[in-house]
Amino acid sequence: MRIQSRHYRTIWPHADGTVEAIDQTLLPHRFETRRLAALDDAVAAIATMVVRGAPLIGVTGAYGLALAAAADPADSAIEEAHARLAAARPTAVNLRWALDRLRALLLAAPPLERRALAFGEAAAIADEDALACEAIGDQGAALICAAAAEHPGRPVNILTHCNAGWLCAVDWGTALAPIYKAARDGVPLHVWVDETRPRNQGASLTAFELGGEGVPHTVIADNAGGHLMQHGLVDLVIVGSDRTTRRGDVCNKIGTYLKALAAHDNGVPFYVALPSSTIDWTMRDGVAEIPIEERDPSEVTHISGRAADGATTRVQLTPDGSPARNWGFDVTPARLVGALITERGVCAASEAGLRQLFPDLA
Ligand SMILES: CSC[C@H]1O[C@H](OP(=O)(O)O)[C@H](O)[C@@H]1O
Repeated sequence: MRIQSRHYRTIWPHADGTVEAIDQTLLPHRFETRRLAALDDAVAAIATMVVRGAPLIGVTGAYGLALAAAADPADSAIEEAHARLAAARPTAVNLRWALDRLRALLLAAPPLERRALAFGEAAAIADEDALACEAIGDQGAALICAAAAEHPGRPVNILTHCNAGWLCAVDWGTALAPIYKAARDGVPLHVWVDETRPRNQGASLTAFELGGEGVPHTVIADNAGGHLMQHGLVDLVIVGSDRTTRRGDVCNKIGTYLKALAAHDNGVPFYVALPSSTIDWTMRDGVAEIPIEERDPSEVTHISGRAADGATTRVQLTPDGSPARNWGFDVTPARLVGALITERGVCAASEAGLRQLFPDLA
């Protein structure tokens, strides 16, 4: 997608064997990139959320394993790198999915061929992700067009949570891809952007993306969505997913479940957009089975932003000594999900719905 008229992906390899990625911890106030030259760099980039979003951490994990294989192609080094990368963030299944795919390929090949194979496969995963997200955009844009037809004469109001735009993937994104496609097709729309405490991916990243693409949007406090729905100001909700179980339970950024409850209570369609790499076919009950990442409490007790002098400043919100907890994700049960938007089509959030679209993967 575009930044100052130039097309960027979120991550790309260089001929010198390093990988470059947009540093998302600095957005929206500074656009900088970071070089990943070794396994340690990739692990740190994922853990500290320099790169984030389920599809993107999968691709970064794949490049991380490639960097490890370049340094040492032995089986033991690949296994160790796989374990370290997989542990960097536990909830989004794309990370393990990509790592498992690469490990299987590499361990079946002679060590001398592993470096080239690994970079090739990581690039293939990146390209597949960009294509899948663009297809999600086409599938989901049809839903937005349908909503526009129901409300002629005014923009379609869409609420989204966190950042499931092109920054969460390689390009296009998941939940925002249908919005970009519909906007480019001339559908009048407006996006309510949940700020998404505690890391504020909505206020910082989604607003940055939508502004860059010229999509009308308004940032709202996380707790405003229910109020807006009660007053008819939300036509549909689209969010992303970090792991979707085979029966359609959806794990996404903390706070998503509350939006789904409010949407259900107000008859607002609640859609989840995801590539098939986000489906965990081994799990059924998301609440019982999905590991929920708990991050450092300082992300709750402190907040960063741009001060009047332009410098990035971090301030404390809570009283000294108040304990805090920081769960990163929650699970929305399938019964609250109106439909899943995937690269192969839109389906019910159910095992039957997913199996029908993905008989080869189920
Ligand atoms: C499709 S993943 C986008 C997704 O990423 C978020 O998590 P994080 O910023 O912590 O990586 C969140 O769950 C979003 O919906």
